[in-house]
Amino acid sequence: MTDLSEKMHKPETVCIFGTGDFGRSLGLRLLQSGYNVVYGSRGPKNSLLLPKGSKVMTHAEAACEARVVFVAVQREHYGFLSSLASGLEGKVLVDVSNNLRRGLYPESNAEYLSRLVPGATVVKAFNTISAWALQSGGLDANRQVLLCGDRSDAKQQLMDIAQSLGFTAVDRGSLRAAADLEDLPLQLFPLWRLPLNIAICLTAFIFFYALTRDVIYERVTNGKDITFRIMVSLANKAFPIVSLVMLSFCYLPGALAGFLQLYNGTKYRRFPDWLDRWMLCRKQLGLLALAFGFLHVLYTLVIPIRYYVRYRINVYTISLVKDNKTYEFDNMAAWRYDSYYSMGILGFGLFVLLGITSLPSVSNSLNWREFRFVQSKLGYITLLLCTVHTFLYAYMLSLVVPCVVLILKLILITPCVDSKVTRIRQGWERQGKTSANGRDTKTNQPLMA
Ligand SMILES: NC(=O)C1=CN([C@@H]2O[C@H](COP(=O)(O)OP(=O)(O)OC[C@H]3O[C@@H](n4cnc5c(N)ncnc54)[C@H](OP(=O)(O)O)[C@@H]3O)[C@@H](O)[C@H]2O)C=CC1
Ligand SMILES: [Cu+2]
Repeated sequence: MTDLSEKMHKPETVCIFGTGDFGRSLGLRLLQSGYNVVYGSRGPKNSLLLPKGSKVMTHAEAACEARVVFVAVQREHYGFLSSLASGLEGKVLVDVSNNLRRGLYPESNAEYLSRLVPGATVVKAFNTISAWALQSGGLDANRQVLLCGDRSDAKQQLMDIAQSLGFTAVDRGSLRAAADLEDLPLQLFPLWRLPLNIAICLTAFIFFYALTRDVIYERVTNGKDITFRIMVSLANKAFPIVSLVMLSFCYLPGALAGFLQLYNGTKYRRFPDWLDRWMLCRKQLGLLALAFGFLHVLYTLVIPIRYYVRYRINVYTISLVKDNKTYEFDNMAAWRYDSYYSMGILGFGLFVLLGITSLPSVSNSLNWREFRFVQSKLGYITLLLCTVHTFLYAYMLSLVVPCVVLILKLILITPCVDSKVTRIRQGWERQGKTSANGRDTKTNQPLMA
């Protein structure tokens, strides 16, 4: 009881070394959350920019005031801390620093700090939160504070502080994990890089293929200039093909992994690294495929209002009138066109559904079986519908792009492998190699999805 009332009446004091951007934002947030803040600075007289209510003193004086000391100073300037080592004995030192590049130093900043001040307990935290996010309240920014350290009581203290500042604290293990935490702010969409490269290369390849085949060939053989087709026609040729190939790439690694398991006769062996990496970016491949599919839909919708298309229709109609001819209705053509559009619409509809279920808020509300059903069964149906749509188009224009053949092959093998793997797994389960809930009986690890 006395402990509680003491806590309520006497706010905890937190010390911050460094009065730069980060130190000031953190201090302000701490003050707003009811903490006392003291700054340790090289120039304690200069307190104009500091948040109201905080105190500023020399490093040694400030360290005596609090049990938790945030080191909001760049790593290159950590040197002065070794002279304060005795004053920092038994304190919790919080390393918030980041580096400009990866691999700049042999050890992480937090481990270096721990070596400089061996008597203190170092916790790595808050480095993934920007000064701006601290000031803007964190509500619209990343609300997770990742932390790591060797002592759980020190980590608990930091978790309490993070929580009272309105963040969710996530424990990432011992101080050895500090290097990983320091790498996080330096990453630039790591899971998007491979899918984006694939998308760019494929688009470029298909675009130049179509350019040569349609525009350049026409120019060379008939001397006709149809370069205006680059803007809509060629783009609308490249986008659907890229979308479909990317969607196939999204399902192909699952099939390859299945093959590999069948080949090895066991699922205890690790997949090769490239397959692992490929499997990890399946969601990004699928989302990019959806984006290209969406572009294809937009480009298709503008076809009737294009100048070129209206011109062609007018010329044709006038020529019919001039020659006194009628335009016969072709029942077969009507069937073909309507089937082509309907397959496309259904495929795209399912594709959007797949995209929606990959949103974390939606996928969290599905159980594992429901998610798998949507992502694998509906995924295959989407792939099939879109491929039939492409084939109808190719058939109508007597144009069979090599990629389309590749896609069909992928579609055919993927469900076959999937069902075969499922049957073999059921066999393994019957023999007691795996448990009925889809986990290894030995390791209790989930099976590959
Ligand atoms: N800014 C941000 O958004 C984020 C920053 N960080 C980390 O926080 C730390 C501070 O960043 P930031 O505030 O932006 O940097 P600033 O350059 O704005 O501030 C650094 C502060 O360190 C102190 N300092 C500078 N040189 C020395 C020295 N030779 N000896 C002792 N103290 C020194 C100074 O305080 P004084 O004059 O009072 O001594 C200075 O204000 C960095 O390690 C950074 O990686 C982490 C996440 C986000
Ligand atoms: Cu289409």
